[in-house]
Amino acid sequence: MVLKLYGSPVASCTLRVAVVLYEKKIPFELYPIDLQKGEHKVPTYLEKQPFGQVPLLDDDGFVVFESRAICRYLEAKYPNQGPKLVPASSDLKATALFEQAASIETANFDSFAGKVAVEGYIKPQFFNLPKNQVVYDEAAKTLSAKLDAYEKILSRQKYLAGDELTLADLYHLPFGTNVAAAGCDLLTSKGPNVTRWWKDISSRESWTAVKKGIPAGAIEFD
Ligand SMILES: N[C@@H](CCC(=O)N[C@@H](CS)C(=O)NCC(=O)O)C(=O)O
Repeated sequence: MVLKLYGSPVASCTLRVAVVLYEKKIPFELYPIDLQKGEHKVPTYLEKQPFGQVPLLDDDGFVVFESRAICRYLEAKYPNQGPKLVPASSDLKATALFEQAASIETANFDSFAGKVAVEGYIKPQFFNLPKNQVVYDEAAKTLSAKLDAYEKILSRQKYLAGDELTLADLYHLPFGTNVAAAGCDLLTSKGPNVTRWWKDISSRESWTAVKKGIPAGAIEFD
């Protein structure tokens, strides 16, 4: 049975999972959850996702939520399909550097890029709410300092965990794209290595397809 991805076609966390499905060409169907209508807070959904958030993956009755956990599940279930996005667990050092990169994204990028994206793009664009300039400026300032460290790391290696693309790089795509939509150009102005890395990952075929919109119905890949 084709994987069921419950989520919003415009929500960052849903798109984080979608890009991995496209990258690895794993057939799936998006079951849209309308956040503006509160479909993520109805009892039947809360039964599966007690926090009332998207996305959620249903694999023939097995349910897992949290976007990064879903991505790890997909890589573990389909290790030989498409690019390998997590190092082999037998490679202790590569695994440690992957875990480091994954933590860098959650600790040093996600919340700051998320605040910039929410204030500068998501609130005005989708909820008709004004941008809180103070929150936006503070988050952009912190993000800028964090990206100085990214610049150092990426001056020594191609991707965040080493010279191979991993899930840790792909995790940045939704908020990174929304940061630009929020009028913040840090990912292309901070330094040559951040710019090179960002252009590389954000121009991947998978992300280009996801940004165009996820079609209704089951999605099969050639
Ligand atoms: N850590 C979670 C965050 C999920 C999340 O915040 N989802 C948002 C959409 S991007 C949501 O459902 N927001 C509605 C809410 O929290 O009520 C993940 O990565 O899946």
